[in-house]
Amino acid sequence: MQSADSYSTYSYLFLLLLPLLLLIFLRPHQKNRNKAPPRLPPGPWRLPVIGSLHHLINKPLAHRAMADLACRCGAPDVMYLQLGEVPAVVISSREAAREVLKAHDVTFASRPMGLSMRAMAHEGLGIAFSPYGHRWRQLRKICAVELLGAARVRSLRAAREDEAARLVSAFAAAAGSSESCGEPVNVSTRVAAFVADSVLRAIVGERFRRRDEFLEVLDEGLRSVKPGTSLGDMFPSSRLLCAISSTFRKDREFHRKITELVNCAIEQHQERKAAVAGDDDSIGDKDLLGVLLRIQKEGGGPDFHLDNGTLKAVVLDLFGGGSETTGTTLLWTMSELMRNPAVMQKAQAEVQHVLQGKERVTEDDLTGLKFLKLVIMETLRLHAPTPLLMPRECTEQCNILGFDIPQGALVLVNAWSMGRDPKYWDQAEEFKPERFEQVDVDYKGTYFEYIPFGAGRRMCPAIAFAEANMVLALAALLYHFDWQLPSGVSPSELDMEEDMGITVRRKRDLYLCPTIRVPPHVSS
Ligand code: HEM
Repeated sequence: MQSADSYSTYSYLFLLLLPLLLLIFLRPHQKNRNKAPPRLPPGPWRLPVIGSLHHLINKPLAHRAMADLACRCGAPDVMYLQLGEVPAVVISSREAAREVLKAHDVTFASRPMGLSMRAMAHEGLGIAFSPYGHRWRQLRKICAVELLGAARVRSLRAAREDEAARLVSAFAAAAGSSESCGEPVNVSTRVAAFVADSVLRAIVGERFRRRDEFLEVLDEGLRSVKPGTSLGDMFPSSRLLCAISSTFRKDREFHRKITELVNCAIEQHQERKAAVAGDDDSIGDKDLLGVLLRIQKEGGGPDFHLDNGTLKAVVLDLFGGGSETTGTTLLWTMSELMRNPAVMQKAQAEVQHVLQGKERVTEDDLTGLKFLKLVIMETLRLHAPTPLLMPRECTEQCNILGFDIPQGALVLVNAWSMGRDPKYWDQAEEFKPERFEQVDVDYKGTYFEYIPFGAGRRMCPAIAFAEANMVLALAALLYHFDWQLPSGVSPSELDMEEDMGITVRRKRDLYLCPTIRVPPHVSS
């Protein structure tokens, strides 16, 4: 009896405590259930393991493929993709770009350090790949104040003008007379050589003796290196995939070769300095390597030492970042001008008017070339050389226009699709430089529908440097020559196919027939 009683007492107690027990046991579970799952941005359907990769396979022009996907899956602002193991978001509207690059700038101020980025940066991290923080801030300051600021760009003017004159001579040697149109000339190789010489001269202080090799390595690298697209980038936890990734090996090989050339550039600079000035440091500040070596000697900055690995990585950023972007833009500009003869005529008329019979184009003449600058702006709208900017990383979960962006997500901003979005631009696909006369827009990172140089803390620090080279070269080409397409090619048929590597450049070289309009000055 007693035991039956106690049984019923225990049962009674148990029944009484049951709700409490349930509450205790289920609470953590309940808590998880109450927590709303993250509201990811819309995106295309995903498969197990590979996520969204099947939507991008066989679509090498990622900026176009992503714009198309964003449109098809109803993600006009932010799209979610799962690239293997890596969460990624693609930003395609001005509003979303403003949120990422301005309102939450710090959260998105780092670059993802995937497998290929590590391969490209193995000697040490320069400006472009450094994680956001004290080290990057010190490097950026050096870049903005010492290397690429307006005063420094001005101080490199003589070398630029000399290289522009050589570019003109190279075309003049191959040009036809005013009576007969000459043979088609490879504009791509000559423009690439001009930009490389101008940038390398700014860095080394004189023409780099291994310039041809530099151009070869750069060309080969730009065709084969596609950062962020190796299997190892998409499945970072798989050692096997990382080990067998051929893209990774190519990235590494490219990096090895280009680093060897950087070492050679530093040696050449040191030899020259020793020959010209012995130990006199003042000569150093005439070129970018000299500036960097002086800063290294002075110690770097607060809590920061510019060690050799970092110095080389910075030179590499200038080496690689400087030439390809500028050259690509110049070639797209010439291509668009050939496809739009009325615009070419207007730009040439302005150049002829401003230069008025001079023998040589100098930078004194460039301030008056307002329309020419709009031509370059319009080219950058349609052909941003880095159409997805440079990748950013979301360093803590963040809400963008009502969507949760997971921590660690790769963030790509589609500057190319915004540049062509009819929401922002009338006749968006047309090449009409005049549009910038009517709208108050520039590319300094405040008009988020137009950001070929990026925006926010990590935007390109070299706008002045790039502009100086582009405007000078273009003015010289339009002043000294008339340009025709090879016979049988009409403007609308000009090949404009793109090739994606580190930049989006012309797939095939541009061939044009120059005839001399104003004979260039030949120095005795
Ligand atoms: C038409 C010419 C150029 C274009 C369109 C261009 C575009 C860009 C873009 C889109 C970025 C990434 C911005 C972002 O993440 O928001 C960038 C970064 C960078 N660019 Fe340029 N660039 C050009 C020329 C140059 C030149 C001539 C140099 C050097 C001589 C250069 C050096 C750099 C560096 C060092 C960074 C990394 C900045 C950082 O991460 O803090 N760029 N550029």
